[in-house]
Amino acid sequence: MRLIIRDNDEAASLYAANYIVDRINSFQASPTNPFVLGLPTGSSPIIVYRILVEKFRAGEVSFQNVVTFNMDEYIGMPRDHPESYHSFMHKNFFSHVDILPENINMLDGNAPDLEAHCFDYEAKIKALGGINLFLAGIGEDGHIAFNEPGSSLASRTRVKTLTYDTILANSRFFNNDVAKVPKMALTVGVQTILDSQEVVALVLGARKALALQHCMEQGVNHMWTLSALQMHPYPLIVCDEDATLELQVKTVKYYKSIERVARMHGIEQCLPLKISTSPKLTIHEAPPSPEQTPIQSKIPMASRLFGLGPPSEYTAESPCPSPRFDAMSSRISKRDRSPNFDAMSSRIKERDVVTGNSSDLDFELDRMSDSDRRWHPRQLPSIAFSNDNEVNGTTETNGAVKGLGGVSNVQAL
Ligand SMILES: N[C@@H]1[C@@H](O)[C@H](O)[C@@H](COP(=O)(O)O)O[C@@H]1O
Repeated sequence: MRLIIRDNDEAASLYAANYIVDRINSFQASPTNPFVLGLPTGSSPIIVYRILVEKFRAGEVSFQNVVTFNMDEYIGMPRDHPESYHSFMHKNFFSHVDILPENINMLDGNAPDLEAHCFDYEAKIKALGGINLFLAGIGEDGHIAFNEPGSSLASRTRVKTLTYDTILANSRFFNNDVAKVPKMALTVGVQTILDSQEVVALVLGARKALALQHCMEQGVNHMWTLSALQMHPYPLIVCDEDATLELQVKTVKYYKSIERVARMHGIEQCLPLKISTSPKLTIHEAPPSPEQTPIQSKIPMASRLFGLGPPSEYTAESPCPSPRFDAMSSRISKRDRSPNFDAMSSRIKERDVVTGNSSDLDFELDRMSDSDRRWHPRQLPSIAFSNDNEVNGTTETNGAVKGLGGVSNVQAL
């Protein structure tokens, strides 16, 4: 999970807008290979839309080869109602840019057969090769699109009854009259969002702080559907300071520090090239059988889209790598370090981290006495050189921790 924190909503929205423009431009979309963009409504994305319109007017981006799919729409509300999501999108975005009307896809809450309509929506996304980037909005209770607490994390586009919390929250758009707020909506599912190549969620304001905390610091939970982003290979949350109010200080510091380091290395926003620039990948698969409709598909679309299988098969480099050596060695307290530890640390830094040359480290390790060897950073692969996933893997498989004998602070990992 990447978390970008900015001082206020304007700065966070600017980041998200630049990110989207960057993606569209690097994709080099064409009429036959459009960039497919998922879009939200609500108050949060308004500044992003304003900036996108400004950038379009400044000639920095075109939406001519962009196809959009909106997340949700109320059921039973006239399309031209000022609070319909159709009206919202046209007022804030579509009518100000060069998007082709036939490239705009919005759920129709007045469709004669809502279920069939939802089915067709999914099919259309699929026919286009999937969504390249889904800009998502969330509710105060952590819902993403209208996937209310308790929604299936494998859900797809469907009819959804709104919770009282959401109705209450949205009553601000209806003169604070709860009775006027529609009670049902159409929404893309959690799985529809997870199937996108990239998800960027905008989380603004103190009233979203608890939702952000559940998403970032707690487990995947259908009661906070935003947390399903933990299962996506490339989730990005862009928030303002106010939204971080419930996060631990160390979480905020950690995410700020990795952004700083990534920038230092010139790899800000770095995604595997294949994801950030590639034309759409063809989905090779047999037509769905009657038991396996696109909506009930057993294989997550993300895997089929990328043709890559589990996320571990992506480029090993993290989008925001942390300085692994420093980060991990700092976990060994000074008291427990060998007298040689600091000297070896700086040598390793020079040779291994900077030059990437590791052969002489192995040679050095061979020559060391048993007592010194256990302090050699090469002998601590799970501590000094690994990211957190590798820590779990290597400690169990190569016996590195066993080799540390009685080192008392290993459990700090
Ligand atoms: N269904 C919409 C969501 O798609 C949106 O993300 C959310 C947040 O709205 P706001 O940004 O106004 O808080 O509102 C509604 O619930």
